[in-house]
Amino acid sequence: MATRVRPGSKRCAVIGGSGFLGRHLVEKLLDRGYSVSLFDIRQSYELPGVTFHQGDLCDKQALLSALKDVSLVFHCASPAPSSDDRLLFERVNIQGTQTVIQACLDAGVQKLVLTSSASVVFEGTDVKNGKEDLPYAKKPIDYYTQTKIEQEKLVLEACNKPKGFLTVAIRPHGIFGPRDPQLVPTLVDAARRGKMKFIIGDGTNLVDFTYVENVVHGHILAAEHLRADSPICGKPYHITNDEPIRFWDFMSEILVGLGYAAPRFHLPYTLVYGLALLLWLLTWILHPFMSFKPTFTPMRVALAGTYHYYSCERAKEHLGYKPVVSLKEGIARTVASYPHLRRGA
Ligand SMILES: NC(=O)C1=CN([C@@H]2O[C@H](COP(=O)(O)OP(=O)(O)OC[C@H]3O[C@@H](n4cnc5c(N)ncnc54)[C@H](OP(=O)(O)O)[C@@H]3O)[C@@H](O)[C@H]2O)C=CC1
Ligand SMILES: CC(C)=CCC[C@@H](C)[C@H]1CC[C@H]2C3=C(CC[C@]12C)[C@@]1(C)CCC(=O)C[C@@H]1CC3
Repeated sequence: MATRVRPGSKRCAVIGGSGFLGRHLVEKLLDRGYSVSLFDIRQSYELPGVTFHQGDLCDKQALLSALKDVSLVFHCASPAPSSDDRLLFERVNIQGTQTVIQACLDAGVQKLVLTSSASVVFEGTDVKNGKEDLPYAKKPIDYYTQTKIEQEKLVLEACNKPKGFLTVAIRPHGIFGPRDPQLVPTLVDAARRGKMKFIIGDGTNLVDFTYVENVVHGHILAAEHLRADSPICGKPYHITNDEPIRFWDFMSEILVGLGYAAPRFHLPYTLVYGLALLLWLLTWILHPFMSFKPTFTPMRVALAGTYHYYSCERAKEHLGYKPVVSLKEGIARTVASYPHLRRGA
């Protein structure tokens, strides 16, 4: 039987703490007086107040040493969506999350905050002001999303007040900010290869992009509101910037900020989606002989050509959430943080 860690203890663990979101979360937790046990498959930095544990989250023994004396766990580890590796997603996001839950129960952890994704309800067609009561996608757009759905269900169903184990899921969308290895680098790489001249569709589709510090703020609010008498136990919460923007305006602001031209010419959505599907099929057929990663995957085209923005009213009401950094400021800070990706650098 696990010994319960003293409630209110300011020692927490961040699984996936070496990653983009994880590191921003760790830094904010330290600012707020927490000490952090960081668990990740790789180490990317060192900080006073952080104890690093290297391991795979599918390994319960390795997790248990990181969860010693910890009352609160943030789980924000996942393979990158671009890996498109079904077996890896299933192993880490599904079986690995079961292992995380079991390790938390064995170690006497009281609160588990999962980083889920608003994409768990996205099927490649428009979502406008989507609320948390939308059903999970029946046809998720990729393996990443499919396993994020299973992962969220596992964590929310594990919430057990009599056992003193409380869980909550944060669903961010389109996280961006300094040190993001995905959005800005992919965009700049495409621009440098002359692939960012075109707007997919009519360019009016609104989307959420969420500055990383707002996502961190949502996670910490959720952790601090997670008590047996609170309505948030076992529930998911959208966390966004609450400022939907046209997908192509956002991309253009980043590109122009870094010295590249904004996309100008329009291409029909269905044509580009069809071509992306064909290319995906070709790479799948040819993958035993050659490895090739297309920039315009069906998932990216669907995200670039449809509406997908979400209501964060529930987070405002239950968590007192309000974005702490505006979209304009978030874009300016992000652009300033990538001097090495500027045109000509
Ligand atoms: N970025 C976004 O726009 C969004 C992200 N999310 C979610 O937010 C979370 C964080 O994403 P983000 O910071 O962008 O991702 P990152 O890839 O930057 O961070 C994830 C971290 O988890 C590590 N990791 C992967 N597999 C394992 C494993 N088996 N055991 C231990 N650690 C592992 C990664 O290591 P390595 O790099 O070596 O794989 C990495 O350090 C994820 O759960 C993601 O699904 C949700 C919505 C939007
Ligand atoms: C069309 C094109 C080449 C755009 C370049 C930017 C893209 C790499 C990003 C635009 C929207 C982003 C996004 C994610 C990853 C990066 C983008 C596709 C996620 C899939 C990351 C993980 C999630 O949970 C959902 C995100 C939605 C938005």
